[in-house]
Amino acid sequence: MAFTSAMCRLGLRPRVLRGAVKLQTSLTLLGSRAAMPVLVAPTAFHRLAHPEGERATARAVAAAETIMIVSMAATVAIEDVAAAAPGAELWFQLYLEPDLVFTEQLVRRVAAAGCRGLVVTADSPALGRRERDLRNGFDDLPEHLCCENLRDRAHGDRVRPVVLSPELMWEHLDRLRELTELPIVLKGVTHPADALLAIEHGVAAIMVSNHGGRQLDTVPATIDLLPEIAAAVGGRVPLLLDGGIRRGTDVLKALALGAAAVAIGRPVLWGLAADGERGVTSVLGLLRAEVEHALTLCGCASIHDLDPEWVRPC
Ligand SMILES: Cc1cc2nc3c(=O)[nH]c(=O)nc-3n(C[C@H](O)[C@H](O)[C@H](O)COP(=O)(O)O)c2cc1C
Ligand SMILES: CC(C)CC(=O)C(=O)O
Repeated sequence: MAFTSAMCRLGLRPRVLRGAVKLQTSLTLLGSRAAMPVLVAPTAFHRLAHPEGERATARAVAAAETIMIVSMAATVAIEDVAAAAPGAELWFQLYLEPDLVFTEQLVRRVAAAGCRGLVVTADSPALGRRERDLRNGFDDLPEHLCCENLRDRAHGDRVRPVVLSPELMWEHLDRLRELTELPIVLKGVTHPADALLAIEHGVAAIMVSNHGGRQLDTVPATIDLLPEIAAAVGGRVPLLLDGGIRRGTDVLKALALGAAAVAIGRPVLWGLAADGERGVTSVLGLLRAEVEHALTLCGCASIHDLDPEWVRPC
């Protein structure tokens, strides 16, 4: 896959004799603390992977002391996710609807449930053409599951469809900002000009993401796009990155090239499908151990000290 091979084309260049003993891996993002710079990216339909679904993921995230970005298309309601994992740092991912009426209702609901950030996914003016889904006949959820956050309380709890609209513009983001005090992360940025517009429109952070390659075919790997975006943003807002993070060394490369933290999508689903909460705990624990080990071998005591000097093409 392009994004994982892009990671392999980069190497880490260690420094020596630096007494890097006491490791610092924690950070605070938009007021939420994470014990490691690895967040859980929003992925839909966790109950397809395990009956406990997003509840299990959230418990593992709480134990790992990181941040879970709950998908708007979750199969457990946000209130139930929060109740299942007290103490979990939850952010909520949104697809904006052009008239923002349902969006406003949902934003109030997720704020009341305790979510501390909104992640607006901007890379989906339409659904990508997912040929595997077509081949496998995956076009709907089984009858016992639905997108629980899409129940429309104003209309008898009818479950709305996910609306992906090409009508959306920067003005919609401005209107969302007027609706809520919650910090907004813009997800799906791949162009430095859009990163600059996002800052002008008041986002609190930017997520460099190509949706794990599920939207437009041939979008370059995010790790290759990051340096140019980091240069344009110049530290004005934190950058997050997702796509192809599979190892602790991948995390270090992204941080060295300008990300404050990364997020993982598929690895969480693999852990969840294999063994529910324990599986996600294993995935997060492995990555944490690998980040610490890679920092030690790099002679770098703190994630905050990483810079492009640590990375070389190989
Ligand atoms: C099965 C699946 C479902 C996803 N669902 C969503 C979603 O509901 N909202 C969203 O913004 N991104 C969604 N994504 C994209 C992820 O947030 C993330 O950008 C991507 O998975 C990162 O790449 P990785 O899987 O290589 O870590 C989904 C990805 C996958 C694989
Ligand atoms: C319901 C989908 C639009 C969720 C999504 O973003 C995805 O499957 O990538």
